[in-house]
Amino acid sequence: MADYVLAIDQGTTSTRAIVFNHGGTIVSTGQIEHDQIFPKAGWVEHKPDQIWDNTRQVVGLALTKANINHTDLAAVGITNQRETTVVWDKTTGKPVYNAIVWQDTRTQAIVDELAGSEGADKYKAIVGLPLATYFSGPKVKWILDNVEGAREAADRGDLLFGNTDAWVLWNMTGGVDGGVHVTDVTNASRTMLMDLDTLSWREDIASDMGIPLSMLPEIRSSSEVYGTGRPRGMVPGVPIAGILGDQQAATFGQACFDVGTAKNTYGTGNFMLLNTGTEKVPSENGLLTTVCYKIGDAAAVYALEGSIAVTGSLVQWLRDNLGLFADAQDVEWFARKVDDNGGAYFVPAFSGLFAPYWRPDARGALVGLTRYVNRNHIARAALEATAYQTREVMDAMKADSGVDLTELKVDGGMVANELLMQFQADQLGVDVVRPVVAETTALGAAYAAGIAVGFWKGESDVTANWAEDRRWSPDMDEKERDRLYRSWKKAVTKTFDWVDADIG
Ligand SMILES: Nc1ncnc2c1ncn2[C@@H]1O[C@H](COP(=O)(O)OP(=O)(O)O)[C@@H](O)[C@H]1O
Ligand SMILES: O=P(O)(O)OC[C@H](O)CO
Repeated sequence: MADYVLAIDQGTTSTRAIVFNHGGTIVSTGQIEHDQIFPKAGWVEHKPDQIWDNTRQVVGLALTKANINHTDLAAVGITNQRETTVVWDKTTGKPVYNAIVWQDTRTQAIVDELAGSEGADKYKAIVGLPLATYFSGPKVKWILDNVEGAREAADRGDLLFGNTDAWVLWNMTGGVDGGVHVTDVTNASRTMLMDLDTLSWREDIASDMGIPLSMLPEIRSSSEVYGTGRPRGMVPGVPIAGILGDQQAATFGQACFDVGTAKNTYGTGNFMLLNTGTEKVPSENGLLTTVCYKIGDAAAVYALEGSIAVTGSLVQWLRDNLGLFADAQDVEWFARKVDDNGGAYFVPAFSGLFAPYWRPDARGALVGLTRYVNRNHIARAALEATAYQTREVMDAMKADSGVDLTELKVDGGMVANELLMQFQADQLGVDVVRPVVAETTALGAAYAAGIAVGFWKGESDVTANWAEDRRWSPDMDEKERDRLYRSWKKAVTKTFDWVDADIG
């Protein structure tokens, strides 16, 4: 009897496999981190083979820990870091280059050239996204332009492109022996190559980027059977039945099914998604229009998204590059030693600024420094940066959608930080709510897969299983709240115009 669903969460820093039971509760977890490769300033890569190896290992770990085997699984769901680009040769199964990660800014020149005189919003009405280094299309073009022999191989029809969902799925379903080359609408909506209305590839945009259509995976819904695990793999014969980009998966796992509901995930970066229903809402305020999910044959549901590149990774940077503390969670201990930021503001524009600014010319800045400021203030300023950036995104959501959120559901690694969560509620002026199952990303992918095979009935089961763990309510004087935010806004302006086009 298949009593469980397995989710694979292929994230930016690690790959996790989580076994869920019918109540949506975690039964077991396997997790392995992978290498972060920084070959040059602004470049970020992963090794696709390592990601695939880790995927197999974490699936084995999770099944062993749960003391079950593949016959106990009703389905497998996949969720993934979005935009990160893998190009591989279907005849050998080998990647032609490392995966170019979503944070990587090497494609700025390609993006500028594509924008030409029409500017960054050239394709926005069609794909919902501004031209930026963040998205996959320009990354594919970079690989074809720069890896020896890649363009010829692509023209021969030997190369395949995918985000890490498609890479994992292709390998799981057989690889060179008939692997399925498929992605879902949510991942496809992050490439700059998919038409948001027709949910199909745009030949003209692919052609502008010099990308042969033969490289692109077939676009399918987020919840249907794409294939089954290959015969001698970890999950032989088990239907692989759900794919969602990780932020969309978290939105699904947080049961944000009603128009006007939203979640914010605090991981490497922060991503707030607001469900806008079956109508796509264009953004005038620096947000992305994206697909939220599509369940089988039902109409696609859209979202507005505020993507912030650097939040938890700033904590990692304080840990790894400055050696301020040994463990990410220690940031709270230091930040609690002071009552405020001491006048210091840290704008982590390490990859330029994403939402709502989209300023590739910005670089990080720590401003407001005096002799008074010590490392506790800097730890605090780093946490506050996450909260201010989130407020900027929420303000943009309201301006674009008219939705005045009354509370915000949160998840991700940073929501363990209680100081941050309280400060977030103070800055937003609304309650911040954390669910019992904080692994909402994996949970969302599990639900998508389980719904496809009838393990769960549908969205009503997801809503019934969702439960609140903790709530933080605003507790800051309005004047103080606004004074801090005004200073933040001023700090942001100090990061602009740093990168000159000629010196990079
Ligand atoms: N207690 C904490 N306080 C602040 N940041 C934290 C804490 N614990 C983890 N983080 C940060 O959260 C991030 C990990 O969150 P996670 O959701 O696992 O990320 P991802 O899915 O992007 O890999 C790391 O960047 C880490 O620095
Ligand atoms: O893997 P995460 O949680 O850092 O999420 C990355 C996002 O999908 C990038 O768009």
